[in-house]
Amino acid sequence: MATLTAQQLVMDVPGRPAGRPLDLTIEPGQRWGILGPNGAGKTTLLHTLAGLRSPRAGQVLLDGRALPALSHRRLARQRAVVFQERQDSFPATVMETALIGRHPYLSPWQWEGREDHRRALAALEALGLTPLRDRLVSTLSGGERQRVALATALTQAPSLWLVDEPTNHLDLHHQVAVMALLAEQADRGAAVVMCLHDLNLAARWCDHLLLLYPDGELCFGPAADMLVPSALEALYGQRLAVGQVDGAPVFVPTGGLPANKE
Ligand SMILES: Nc1ncnc2c1ncn2[C@@H]1O[C@H](COP(=O)(O)OP(=O)(O)OP(=O)(O)O)[C@@H](O)[C@H]1O
Repeated sequence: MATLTAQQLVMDVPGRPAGRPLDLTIEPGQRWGILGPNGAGKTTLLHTLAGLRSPRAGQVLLDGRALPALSHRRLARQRAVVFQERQDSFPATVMETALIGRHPYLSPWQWEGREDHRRALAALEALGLTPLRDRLVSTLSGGERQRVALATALTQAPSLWLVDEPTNHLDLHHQVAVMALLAEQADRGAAVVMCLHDLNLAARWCDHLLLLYPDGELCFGPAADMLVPSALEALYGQRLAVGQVDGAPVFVPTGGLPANKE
């Protein structure tokens, strides 16, 4: 279990004045979505929450302790970060890559054991990657690589998931499968935070949302309170038609500008 807290946090977006300080607690079992237009700072916020970027002010705490005070090993076990872009710096198979998720649990020079392999294989199976286990990652398609990154995080068994656009490159079937997998992780007690561009996935799969505006303004809360069409239209500068499918709101962009821009 992990609780992530942002205290008076001001992220450092280069060349931009400081936005409103963020005071936020992400509890075990919650599924948070970060929404906003391109360049609003979603990735910067996610990386700041992960401890990969220093904030301009304030701090981030994991279970009450400031991130810089935690050991690298503890952080590497507890929190997984799935990046939007990735580079393969050395040739590795899908299985070898998934096993990297076990490295925080091994001592230096220790080989992965039977249990590590079992976990990696289970993660590959969960992401539909078993047939690709011996392929070099560099030969995979964009969607396959995205699933390998998620499988590596799953192998890590983190209590905190920080995922940048989890459905990037994925077809509709795999989008739903990945969102269901993240929801299952939350049901098991993990805290999940994801940057999303797809409002409909956010509406269906997130229980909390943070809306990030390009000027650094933000608002957050339970998803039902945030999915207000006028607020979302202002966020994206885009007129939206709203419907309802299976009890979840559905947003469709229409041609027009939002009402406040006409
Ligand atoms: N190293 C950097 N140097 C200069 N500007 C940067 C740097 N990193 C990020 N930025 C700028 O900070 C702003 C926020 O970037 P960020 O990647 O957090 O946005 P985002 O909301 O995740 O965008 P997208 O939806 O396009 O992924 C952008 O305007 C970006 O160009």
